[in-house]
Amino acid sequence: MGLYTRNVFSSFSSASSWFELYAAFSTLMMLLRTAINELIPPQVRSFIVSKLDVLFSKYQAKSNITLRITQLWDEFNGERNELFDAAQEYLPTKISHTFKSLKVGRLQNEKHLEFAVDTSEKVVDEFEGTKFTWKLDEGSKDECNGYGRCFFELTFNEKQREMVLDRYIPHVLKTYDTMKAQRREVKIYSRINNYWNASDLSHPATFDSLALSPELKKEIIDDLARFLERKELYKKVGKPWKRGYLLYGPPGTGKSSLIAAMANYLKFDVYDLELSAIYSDSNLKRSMKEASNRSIIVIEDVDCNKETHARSKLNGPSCNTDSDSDREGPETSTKSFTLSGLLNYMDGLWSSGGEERIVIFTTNHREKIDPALLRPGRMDMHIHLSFLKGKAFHVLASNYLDIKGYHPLLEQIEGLLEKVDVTPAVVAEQLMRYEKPDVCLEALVQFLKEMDKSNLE
Ligand SMILES: Nc1ncnc2c1ncn2[C@@H]1O[C@H](COP(=O)(O)OP(=O)(O)OP(=O)(O)O)[C@@H](O)[C@H]1O
Repeated sequence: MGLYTRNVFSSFSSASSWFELYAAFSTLMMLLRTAINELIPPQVRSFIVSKLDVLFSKYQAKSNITLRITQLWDEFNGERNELFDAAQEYLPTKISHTFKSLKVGRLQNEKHLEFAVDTSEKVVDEFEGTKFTWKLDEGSKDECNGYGRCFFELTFNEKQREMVLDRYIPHVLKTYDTMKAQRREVKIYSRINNYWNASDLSHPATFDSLALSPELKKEIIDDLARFLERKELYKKVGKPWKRGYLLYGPPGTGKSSLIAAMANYLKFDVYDLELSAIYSDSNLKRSMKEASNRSIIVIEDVDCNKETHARSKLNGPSCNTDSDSDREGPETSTKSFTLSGLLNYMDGLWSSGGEERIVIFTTNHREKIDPALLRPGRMDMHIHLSFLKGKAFHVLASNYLDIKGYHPLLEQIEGLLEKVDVTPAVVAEQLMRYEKPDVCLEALVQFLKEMDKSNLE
């Protein structure tokens, strides 16, 4: 009993001395905290904390994995990494939760505010109850396609390895695809200083607003719809899922308008590839590869380039732009792409990836294009856009004058259009001359009659 009592007392006395020690420590800590708060300015305090953070994160990082997601998958070929683009669009949607700083602005020709990750601040995303840390960082100039920050680091605990690969990254990509599909504005990309620059495709053309013969319109829409529906068929028969269109016809017959209508219909972005700005095969390959999936690559006035111009017509391209004429001649001929390069990259483009690919060539002179470019398999459908005839005029009357259905002058105008060759662009201009529809149509009748008369003279 005596021993028991002694033990209890001794353990009590040791507990009490522990308690005293704890109380003294707590008091000391409180005094220290007060002293620190009063003596050290907050900026210095947060600096010390951040340094300690870095120090300890080194030990923590042992169980962490960091994935590097670069903007270009292959910087030499310029192949784009879609996961980077996905992160770029996905992360700003976390604005309310984790961002303290975000780049925001409105670009020229765009209607909406744009948000982008631009600082090296960390962003924490939560998925299925797990936290993932993203950081945008700087790479080398080549790696960064000329811009400052060009890769994301995605950090997570190694226990989440499978989840990241099987579910989290697919979730980011899927969210990006949905955002793209929901995005109402179709983008047009132009090549400036060797990089693609995006702006909204503000061209309002749709298939409804196009003045084309109803049969041709239906044929084009059916072809596009069939193409979109046939992914599995293309796969089954081992054909790359692609389509090439050649639009040819005189200036002002609606080639550019048709491209805009196709892009607006498909919700595909447009990449306007100007051949005169391409200085080598590798530059061409890079430009084509950097175009994203589900897009339309457009090469306008394809006959205006000496490489794509038919070899048999040795009088040279019909449309001598400054840049073309600059590049003519043996000295500068090396500073260009080659026709075989263009054919190869087009074929390569077709076979890369499983996504929809559309390439459109336009020309005012189909006969001047190298036939190798036009064979089926490269240009699947040749669409002739021509002068305004018959019922197609009704579309312009509806677009410009709001005349739907019957008007006493329509029949006379249709008759005159059969006799003269006038482009939709010229007629559209006539229809904008007067406010009142009747006055406008009357003036158009006179205009067409004069054209007809001068044709006869
Ligand atoms: N088929 C059409 N339907 C409706 N509008 C048209 C059509 N063709 C031309 N237009 C009108 O004329 C303008 C010029 O047409 P567009 O630029 O599409 O012709 P284009 O054939 O591409 O000419 P170019 O060969 O000179 O580039 C358009 O903005 C549009 O207003």
